[in-house]
Amino acid sequence: MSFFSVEGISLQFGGLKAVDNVSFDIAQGEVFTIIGPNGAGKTSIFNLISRLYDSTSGKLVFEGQDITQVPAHRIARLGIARTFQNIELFENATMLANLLVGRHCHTTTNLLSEMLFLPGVRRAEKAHRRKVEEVIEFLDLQAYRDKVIAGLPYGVRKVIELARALCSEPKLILLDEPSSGLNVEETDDMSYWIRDIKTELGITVLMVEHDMSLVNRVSDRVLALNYGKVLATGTPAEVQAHPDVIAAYLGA
Ligand SMILES: Nc1ncnc2c1ncn2[C@@H]1O[C@H](COP(=O)(O)OP(=O)(O)OP(=O)(O)O)[C@@H](O)[C@H]1O
Repeated sequence: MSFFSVEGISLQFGGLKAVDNVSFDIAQGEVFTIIGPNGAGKTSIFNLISRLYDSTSGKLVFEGQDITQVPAHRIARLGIARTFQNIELFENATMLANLLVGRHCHTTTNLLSEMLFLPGVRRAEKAHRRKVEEVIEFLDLQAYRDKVIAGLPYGVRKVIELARALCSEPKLILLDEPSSGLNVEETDDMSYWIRDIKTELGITVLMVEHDMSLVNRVSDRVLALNYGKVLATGTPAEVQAHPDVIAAYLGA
């Protein structure tokens, strides 16, 4: 059984096939990266996996479970988290509040017990706080705990979004262009975080990325996409040497 498999998924917007019969498998513990020119369908694949979109056809299987019809709000509970190309945080809340939102999928208490602040609620809150503090330490975010997101630099907000995804304790994390908007030094830091997520936390990473130096540094395997179709899958070197990939990037 593979850890995660995408079996012939397609997505159509009117007459446009944004994703066209795409298949791939991801092994547990690898960093798997989707590359491709603008408009190739990369984000659409992420939106299909996180169930923001329904596929026109095909199947998604996560740890042996068919998740093709699982509603978006249950995906995080299964152990799949994601970040967005354009950071999506609560701008007027503190980092800590944003990270606690990342624990939402683990909330098992009900409204009444929360209103009465029963012992179970207090225990759960402590456990959430402990997990959040672990992530803060892991990503070295201590300085920003009580800072409001809106006042923080873009590069820091990008790491906080990663932190929020980690707070849900995912088995699979989807990173949509983790380097976009970052400078060279911040991109270097991001590559270390991604490697640590894999090696220290044992979390499988599925990533969309344009920066080929980051792709080469962190990816075990790469899939190249163009016009919604798979051009090649393999090691970063194999994929970049593939004639169809070279042609797609040169616009031939
Ligand atoms: N909501 C939508 N409605 C109609 N067309 C869409 C929609 N979202 C994406 N598309 C189209 O689907 C195709 C794939 O888009 P997608 O955003 O998945 O590509 P991408 O590879 O992520 O691009 P980029 O690298 O620019 O982010 C594009 O032609 C895009 O214009």
